[in-house]
This record gives sequence, structure tokens and C-alpha cells, in this order.
Amino acid sequence: MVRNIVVLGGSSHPQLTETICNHLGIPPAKALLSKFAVGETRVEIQESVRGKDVFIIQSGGGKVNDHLMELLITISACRTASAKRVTAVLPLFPYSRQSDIPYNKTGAPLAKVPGQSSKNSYTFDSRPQTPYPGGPESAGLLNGADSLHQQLGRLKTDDRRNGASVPPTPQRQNTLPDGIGIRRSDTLESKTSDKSEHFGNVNGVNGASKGPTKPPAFQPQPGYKQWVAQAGTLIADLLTCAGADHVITMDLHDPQYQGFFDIPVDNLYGRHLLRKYIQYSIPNYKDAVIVSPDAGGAKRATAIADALGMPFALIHKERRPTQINDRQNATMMLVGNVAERTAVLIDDLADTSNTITRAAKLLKKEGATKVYALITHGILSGEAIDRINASALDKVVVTNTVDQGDHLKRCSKLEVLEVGNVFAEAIRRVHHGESISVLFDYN
Ligand SMILES: O=P(O)(O)OC[C@H]1O[C@H](OP(=O)(O)OP(=O)(O)O)[C@H](O)[C@@H]1O
Repeated sequence: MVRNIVVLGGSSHPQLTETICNHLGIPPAKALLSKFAVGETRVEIQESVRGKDVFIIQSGGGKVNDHLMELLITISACRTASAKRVTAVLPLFPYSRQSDIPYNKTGAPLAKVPGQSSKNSYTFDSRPQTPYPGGPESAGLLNGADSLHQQLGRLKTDDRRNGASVPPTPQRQNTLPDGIGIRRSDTLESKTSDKSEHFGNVNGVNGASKGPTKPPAFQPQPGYKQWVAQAGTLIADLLTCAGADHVITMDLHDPQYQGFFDIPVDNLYGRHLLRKYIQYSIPNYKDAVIVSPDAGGAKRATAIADALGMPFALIHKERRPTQINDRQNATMMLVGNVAERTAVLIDDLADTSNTITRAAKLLKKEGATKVYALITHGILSGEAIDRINASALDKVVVTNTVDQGDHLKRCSKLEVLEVGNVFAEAIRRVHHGESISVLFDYN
């Protein structure tokens, strides 16, 4: 039982709040979380927080924007109700993949084969296809001016596929002083026409002023990326501006994100849970191989492989033309050996689950006998569960940083590890000013 502490749960994950409170030996604080008819979030804290150490538990996933707004309003309510300190506990940190430029969709997303609805309609291939040797575009990639033309064409196509509108080549209607209308495009050959337009229309030569000509609308060039918001800093600022004094989270997608804050951020590790699962639940785990499904997660996966003395392999997403003649391998390449072994994929999160299902297909193809995926944050949005059910994955193990109640009902391959005790212990330690890092000294 801890004193002078208040734990408030947001609406994202009530079951986790309950587990944390059970471990701490206190009931969750009473709060009314609802919405006005218009959709605005309403928060009413129904007990005093004056002079208290307040911890607000709210995870990402699900209705992420609503949950974030609810968290901000709750923090602000506690701050203005004279709480001594307010800590935002975010088991999955929302928007944590937007601390840098969002990934390029090309070559990554997996969609169902159009028109097919059966379980077998997932190919786990890259869509649109990454260029591959012998493919329709590969010849042009290797030679000079001709290839540039082809690459520009491809970029246009990619933009259209990604939903960006690609306007036609800019063209303007011009009228000569004698009234003869001509159509011209903005090319080098048309510079003389430019002059007549300038003098005839803008300056009103011949006394026939028609007012200033509107400048041509901005036309993005092929390959030009319009400004993409990098929301990481904004989210950090919103939390501190609302009144958060401290943040506790787990397995931040990008650990450098902590540097966006000017308040303390405790980034807990989920890997000791995953490590224990490997030791106690995977038969002959010493003969298995730890696999990182992409380069971004290699550090995370090697930490587990090193701690357990297990071999390591890496899947590299190849986006350049290669000498490999196989289409699937041209998009994902395995570095390491998994033949006749169990492969254990380690990643921080699975959202659409494209990454792990495609990786599983490759690993089975390369001779893996069984494929496990061990993931800290099982967001599993949209068709992710159907995709896992149809995939070569034998088992998917996630923690409950995101509510898994619904996922468990729909996926027999899913197993859930409890993080409530870890967060409860972190809260207890923060409250008493004790070290958090010793929680993870497990070597
Ligand atoms: O289930 P999915 O929708 O496939 O998403 C999961 C992948 O997304 C994240 O990486 P990201 O693509 O952001 O790249 P990075 O690891 O290089 O940052 C994460 O680390 C997974 O690898």
C-alpha cells in the first residue's frame, strides 16, 4: 500500500489500470470520462488530488486521437486541481513513429489480392512491387538519361498510388495583342511567348490593361514531397503544456524520442518479458535463432540474443535492384541461417502486421521449422489479425501494453504477457524516488 498517490485510468485500457492498482494495493481514482453530443471529450475528476502524486494511465492504439485528447484534458484537470506532481503513464506511446519522417509507403504495404476474400488471398508480397532484376523497369535503372525519364515516370505512378494528386504539366492560356488565342506550355522554346504575355497582359501595353495576371498555381514536380508533419515534437509539447511533470512508457519505437522532452521520461524495457518467454516456453531455445525483421530493430533483437547466448539473423528490406533472381528475396533478404531451426522474430510493435507476416513467409522458405513473433506492442489494427491467421507464423506473443481482449478472441495463435506488474513497480519507484534502471539489471 502506497500513500499520497492517486492512479487514474483513461478509457483506453481499464483492465491494465485495474491490474496496476491491484499491485499497488489502492483503488483507481474515480473520474467521469465521457463525451458531449458534439464529440468533445469531457473529464471530471471525482475526488481530491490536492497535494497528491498523480499517475494517469492511458495507452496508444485503438481510438488513439480520442485517447490522447482525454489524457491531455485529464492532466490539465489534475494540474489545475493542485496535484503535487502529474505523471503520464503511456504503456504504448502514441505517435511515437512520427518522431521522424514517416516511412515511404512504396514497397511496404500489403493488401489483399483485389476481388478475393478467402483466407488464402494474402500473398505477403510487397505492393506495389519493389523493382527486381528482370522486371519491367530494371533495364532502365542502369543507364543514364533514358533511366532518368523512366524513374520520373515511376515516381509519378508511385505518387498516384500513394494518394497524392499528380497534376498535369502546367499549361497556361495566352492571348496575343491581336486577339489570337494560343496554347503553350512552360518550355524553353516558349520564352518569347512569355514576353508578349508579360507586356500585353500585366503592364497593359496598348492601354488595354486587364489587371495583374494570376501567377500559375504551384505544381509539385515529380518526386517532390510536400511538407509532412513530424508530430513527435508537437506531442511532447502538448503533454508538457497540459501539465505533465513526468512520463513513463515502454519500448519507445525510437529511444531518441526522449530527447524531445524537457521533463523526465522513463522508457521501460519489455525485453525481459520476451526473454523469459523464450527461456521457459520455446522448446530447445538454445538451438533457435533470434531474427530482427528489419534493420531498425536489430539493436533490440541482438540485446536478447546476446543475453541468451543465441545466434542472430537479420532481414534486410532490399529496395535496390539485386543479382538475386527470386522476386520475394529481392524485396526481403535474410542475412544469417535459419535452416532446420526455430526462428524467433523480435520487434517493438506490430500494427498492420505486414512486417512479421512477410518475414515469416521468408523464414519458412529459408528452411525455418517454426516461426514465433515476439512483439512488445500488439496494436494489430485493421486486418492484422486475419493476416496473422492466414500467415506462416506459428505463434505471436505480445504484451498487454495495448488491450488484447478482442484480439485474443479472434486469434488462436496469440499469447499475451502481462505488463501491469512492471508498470506498478515503476510507479512505486518513481513515487519513492527509487532507481528504475535496476528493474532491468537482469544479466
Ligand atoms: O506491423 P507493421 O504495420 O508492418 O509495422 C511494424 C513495423 O513498423 C515499425 O517499423 P517502421 O516501419 O516504422 O520502420 P523502422 O523500424 O525502420 O523505424 C516497427 O518497428 C515494425 O518493424
